[in-house]
Amino acid sequence: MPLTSRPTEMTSPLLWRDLCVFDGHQTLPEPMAVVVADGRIVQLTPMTAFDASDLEHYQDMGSGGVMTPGLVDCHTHLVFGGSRADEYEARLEGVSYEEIARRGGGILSTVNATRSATEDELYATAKPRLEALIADGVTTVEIKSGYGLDVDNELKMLRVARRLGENLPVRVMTTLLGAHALPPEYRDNSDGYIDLVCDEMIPRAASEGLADAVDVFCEKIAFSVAQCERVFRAALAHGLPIKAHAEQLSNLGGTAMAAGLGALSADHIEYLDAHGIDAMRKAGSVAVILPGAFLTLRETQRPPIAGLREAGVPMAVATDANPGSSPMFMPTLMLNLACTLFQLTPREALSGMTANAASALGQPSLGRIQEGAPADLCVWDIHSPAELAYAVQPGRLRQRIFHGGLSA
Ligand SMILES: N=CN[C@@H](CCC(=O)O)C(=O)O
Ligand SMILES: [Zn+2]
Repeated sequence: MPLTSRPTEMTSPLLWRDLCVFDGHQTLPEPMAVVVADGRIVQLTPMTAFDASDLEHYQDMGSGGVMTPGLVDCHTHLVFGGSRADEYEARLEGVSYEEIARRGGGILSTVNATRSATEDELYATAKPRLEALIADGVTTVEIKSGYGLDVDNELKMLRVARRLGENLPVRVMTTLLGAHALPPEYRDNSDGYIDLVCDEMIPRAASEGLADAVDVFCEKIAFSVAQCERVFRAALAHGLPIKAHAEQLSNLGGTAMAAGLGALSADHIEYLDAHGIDAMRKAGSVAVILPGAFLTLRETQRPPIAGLREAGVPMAVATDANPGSSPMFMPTLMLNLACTLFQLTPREALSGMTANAASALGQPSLGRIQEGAPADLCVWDIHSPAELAYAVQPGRLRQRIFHGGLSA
């Protein structure tokens, strides 16, 4: 599928007819016409009420198929050096993810490879990963740092992420994840490393405009609730929204703390309890479900989907694309896994990769098909939106519209 680096220039409005439209929350009850102009959706009209002669001139983009918002992958670690295939093999032989981390492997092995890579090398290896997401319908992607773990290397990762967004037809939101793991230089001084994150990394990332949000890994093998709270307070003081990797491997209470500070999202949350769910509900935080990591780590504890649903906590679904716990670069596969492994409905899964994922990034105008919204759209060769989650089948993306222009 050819990709242009910039959306195709279009002067006349673009018209699609007879579409089944999933608007980010639900499938609209009747076939629709959609008109896009100047990068926005300007008309969303039932076919029964649509009259093309009202348009002075337009470009006919075809009819039939399913239109969804462009997919939003709200949790990735796409920029990294090296590979962790050896660790994958060790895990298959019975060594746990935590044990590998304690031995200095896992995230820290990617840190070594990322630190020794140049910006150009990181860009060159991340680009095909991002192109794979784009080819599967992604129009907005979040990319975290977290494999640099010192000021220069964390900022290097964020610069690579920004450059990807400048050169490829996709919106990139960047997240500083300095508090991802304890780097070897701070082995006996975890609080000292948190000082570095709060006093140097966050101020630099904020003043250089490199981060759109700040994330932490709140876990026994990473940082405590108190340490993560310090990071969040520093982020908020610099005007950056916050999100957390929390309750992935144990129930430490990081989600409730993050929600109490107004976190956009808490991610993973396999071990989330009723108190954490209630905190998310009160804060309006999004629960980001990451079935790729659950599958790859062969976890057994599932996120509390029924409790989240009952509480009305919005759920998002993302790839968590990374070299260790989720080497997966196919968003539509995650729709399937969210349903098959966690019993989300296909509608919930698709909302989770459109409207709710955009909310998890603090971008509520994205991931929705409504008049006035940015025209980031996908047209799929399928009969119903549920088919996107039902079948794991590349090649169904007929058209991908980024910022109002055809780019796939
Ligand atoms: N949980 C922590 N961080 C990443 C894993 C990163 C890695 O293993 O390299 C995640 O989202 O799964
Ligand atoms: Zn992650």
